[in-house]
Amino acid sequence: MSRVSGPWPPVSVEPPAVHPKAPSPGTELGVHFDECFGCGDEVDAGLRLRSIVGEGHTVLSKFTVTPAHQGAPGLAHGGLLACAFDEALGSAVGNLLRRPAVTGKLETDFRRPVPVGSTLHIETRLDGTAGRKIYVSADGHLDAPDGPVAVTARALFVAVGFEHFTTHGDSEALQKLADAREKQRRAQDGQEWEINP
Ligand SMILES: CCCCCCCC/C=C\CCCCCCCC(=O)SCCNC(=O)CCNC(=O)[C@H](O)C(C)(C)COP(=O)(O)OP(=O)(O)OC[C@H]1O[C@@H](n2cnc3c(N)ncnc32)[C@H](O)[C@@H]1OP(=O)(O)O
Repeated sequence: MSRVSGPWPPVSVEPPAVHPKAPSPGTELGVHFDECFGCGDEVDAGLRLRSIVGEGHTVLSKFTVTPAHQGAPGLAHGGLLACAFDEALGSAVGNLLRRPAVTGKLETDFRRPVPVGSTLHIETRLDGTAGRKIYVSADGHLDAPDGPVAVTARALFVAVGFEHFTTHGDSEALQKLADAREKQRRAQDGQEWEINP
């Protein structure tokens, strides 16, 4: 079987419509949900991926492999590496396009082993959109932003309505999350208190 996948994106696309309020290059992107396995602080064995916005519609993410992430002794599990890419790619879609979307397809190429203790530097690009389909790809460099490429990924995210999460997920927890975000947004805007709550 050939290592080379088909053309990317696989269909003709429009340039990504980056949201006018998307965070600017250099902005640190916070945890989107404390209990998220990819970025949350409340998941003991989670990946705790951290991201900042890069230049030219990119997101730069970092993830350090711990013993909790092993497959073979001393080496990262491939499925966990795929998870790190899902998070990094999803963060680029969510933060730059500000459109709710879910992963439809995720393809990973594992090119070099990733040892425990190493840090993967993931650079994600928005490649384009076709209707609800959002194409993104990423390279994961070992131990430095310009280190050897250990893993690459390509994904299709599909834009969904917010009801995707309320219908299929935990709507009460979502409401709490939305309230906390709104409070944070108001605090950032200097309007901590509602006049008419
Ligand atoms: C207001 C926002 C503000 C944001 C602020 C920033 C906050 C931070 C943001 C974010 C950080 C997030 C980081 C998290 C990252 C992790 C993400 C995940 O892991 S998501 C969980 C795993 N994924 C699922 O659970 C999906 C399960 N699948 C589904 O629900 C459906 O299959 C879905 C929605 C993907 C599609 O279903 P349909 O019925 O809505 O639509 P149909 O018509 O089937 O597909 C639409 C188009 O996409 C193509 N498509 C769909 N799946 C495909 C596939 N696997 N391969 C190829 N094409 C596919 C179809 O062929 C169709 O294309 P044609 O429009 O006809 O050209």
